[in-house]
Amino acid sequence: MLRIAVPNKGSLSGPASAILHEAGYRQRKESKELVTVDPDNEVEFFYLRPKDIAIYVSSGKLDIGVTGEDLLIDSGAQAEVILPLGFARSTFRFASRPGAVKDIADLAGRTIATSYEGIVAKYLDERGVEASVVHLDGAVETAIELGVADAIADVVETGTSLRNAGLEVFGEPIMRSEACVIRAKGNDGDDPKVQQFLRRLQGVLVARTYVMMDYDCRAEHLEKAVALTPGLESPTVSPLHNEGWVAVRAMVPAKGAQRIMDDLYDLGARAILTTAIHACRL
Ligand SMILES: Nc1ncnc2c1ncn2[C@@H]1O[C@H](COP(=O)(O)OP(=O)(O)OP(=O)(O)O)[C@@H](O)[C@H]1O
Ligand SMILES: O=P(O)(O)OC[C@H]1O[C@H](OP(=O)(O)OP(=O)(O)O)[C@H](O)[C@@H]1O
Ligand SMILES: [Mg+2]
Repeated sequence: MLRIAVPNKGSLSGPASAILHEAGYRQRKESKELVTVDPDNEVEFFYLRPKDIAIYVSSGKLDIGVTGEDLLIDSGAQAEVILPLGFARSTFRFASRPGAVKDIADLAGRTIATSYEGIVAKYLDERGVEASVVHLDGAVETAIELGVADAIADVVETGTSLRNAGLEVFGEPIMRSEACVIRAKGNDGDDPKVQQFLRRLQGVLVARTYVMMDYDCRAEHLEKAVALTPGLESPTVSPLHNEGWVAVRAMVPAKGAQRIMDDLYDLGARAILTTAIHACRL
């Protein structure tokens, strides 16, 4: 049975369970459940604190886990990313009162509050900056106002939390992060059960980012139309009953689909349809 770690709380928890559910796996029914068995798929899910997942996975007790890249790096655990999942995208940045700290070198002798002291200590060490790092479990933005720290290092997505606290980022982003599937380092990567799990998740990611597009166009416009909708391998082209017309079918990125439909229409294509893809194996 494949043993998989899933975040039990916080920003990662909902989207992680949602993608697993979409991939056909049974997920827990209520948030207090710590373990769920999916006998049909021979998988056991362990709902763990997001910060602990890399530790469990690196120990080899669990085969794989869903976590954030920043949490993986922060833990220092011997585990690696095997599939980025495209949600919980964030940057990790230093911030302070406007102008109070101008760059990283300015942090020497100061105090930095963070929930990710593993990332911060490594970053400062690599740059030879000696500063004190104070661990806080969350809401670190408030640490400056309350005089606990001169600067903070925290997850930034929209920047709203920083703005609300009257803080500004300084220096380059320390790292970028998104949710990912991880496994212990040194694994050969050939486990067929893990490969099947990854294919299922990849199928969901593709289904989320692509739509199926169908349209009819005159045969003489086909090459231009196909350039707009090249598909993954190559589009399917079938003859229509009306001579000189063809039907075309191709997957296109969902994001640009409306623009492609406009361009196809301008080329003379008609009956242009897009439909959602629910699941796929590439
Ligand atoms: N606002 C956000 N936008 C995008 N990703 C975020 C956001 N906040 C946290 N994350 C990501 O979620 C992961 C942190 O999850 P975790 O559950 O530990 O924190 P949390 O969502 O802040 O919950 P908690 O309330 O327990 O602190 C990290 O990978 C982080 O980059
Ligand atoms: O840039 P933003 O869009 O504002 O998002 C970033 C904020 O979201 C997270 O906080 P969360 O709400 O999880 O609270 P926490 O600080 O207690 O973890 C993170 O720690 C930041 O504070
Ligand atoms: Mg948080």
